[in-house]
Amino acid sequence: MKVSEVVPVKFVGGKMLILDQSKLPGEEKYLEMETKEDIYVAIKKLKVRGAPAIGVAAAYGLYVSTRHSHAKTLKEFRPEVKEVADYIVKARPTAVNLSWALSRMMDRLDTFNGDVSDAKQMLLSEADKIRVEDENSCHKMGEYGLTLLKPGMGILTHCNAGTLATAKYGTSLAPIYLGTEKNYDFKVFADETRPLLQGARLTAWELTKAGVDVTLICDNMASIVMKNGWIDAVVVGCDRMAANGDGANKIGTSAVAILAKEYGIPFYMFVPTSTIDYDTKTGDDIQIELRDGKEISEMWYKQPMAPQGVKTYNPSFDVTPARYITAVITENGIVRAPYEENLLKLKERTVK
Ligand SMILES: CSC[C@H]1O[C@H](OP(=O)(O)O)[C@H](O)[C@@H]1O
Repeated sequence: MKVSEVVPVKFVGGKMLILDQSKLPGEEKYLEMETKEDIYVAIKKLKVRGAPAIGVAAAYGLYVSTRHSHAKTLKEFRPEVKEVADYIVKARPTAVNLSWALSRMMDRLDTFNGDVSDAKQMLLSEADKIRVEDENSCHKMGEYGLTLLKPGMGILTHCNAGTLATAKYGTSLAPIYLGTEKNYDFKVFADETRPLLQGARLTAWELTKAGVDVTLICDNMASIVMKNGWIDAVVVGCDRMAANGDGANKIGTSAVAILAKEYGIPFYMFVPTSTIDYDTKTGDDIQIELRDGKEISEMWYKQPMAPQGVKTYNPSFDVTPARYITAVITENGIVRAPYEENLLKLKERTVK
């Protein structure tokens, strides 16, 4: 199965299915989502992860969790759906797509006229729209991103912003897929991305399946591969971009950005417009998810790799200040500094 057909969320035969990414690369298994608890746990435990994919999953999840409601009127149905949305949104705080997708679904329901069964159908079609729009925006980001890359380039990635993090194609991996279709022969170096190893388990898996030349490295090797001259560009995703261009992404991204600046290597952040949060002024205002320290001290190794009960600190994201970002690639074009001004121009240009 080509990786581009391995999508993280799908709705087929009346069922919502997610690819359980916590089991990759060892097992490719789809799980059916039926209740709000199923969705919450799947997002919380990163069975489905990546900002856009989380938004798509939340949208379909809102539909499947409420489609069996016995509400007779919209007046009864709306609060039931709101209660589910308010529950699912608490699964993870940093990726703005989760609240963005749920707010969009609720806005459609609040202004909807019709009977309850029509409203349920509308929720499903809105979730389909969110998925298709994300797939199209990823492809456009791939096209814009490819204008910044050249055949044979060495590219460093951090975490996973590929097909598995979106409806399809990915954000920062999209230009790698589109370039590979044109025989660009990229040499990708994928940071393993501790502690949950999205780079090792997901990016290396996706790119290998797509026939891309990928070398897996530990996060602490990013400097030496840059020093060796093997990296011509860094491409990363984003979970929430503040109005000033500060971007929150997987923990360790800011360190890679600082290294890239030091080595004079362009650092490209791929940001769907659904991930730009104009209501958050700077990166300092972005809530960083703190996760269970056992992800650091007890996962992955067959033997104890840390003293039992050792104190841990496990922020799941960090913020890259705008000054370290060479360009922001969106589905509506490439944005460069000054970001506050140019992100606003992007918004004005693309408000539907
Ligand atoms: C295209 S957004 C991908 C983004 O999400 C990842 O975080 P997580 O795996 O915890 O959901 C990481 O920050 C990626 O860059």
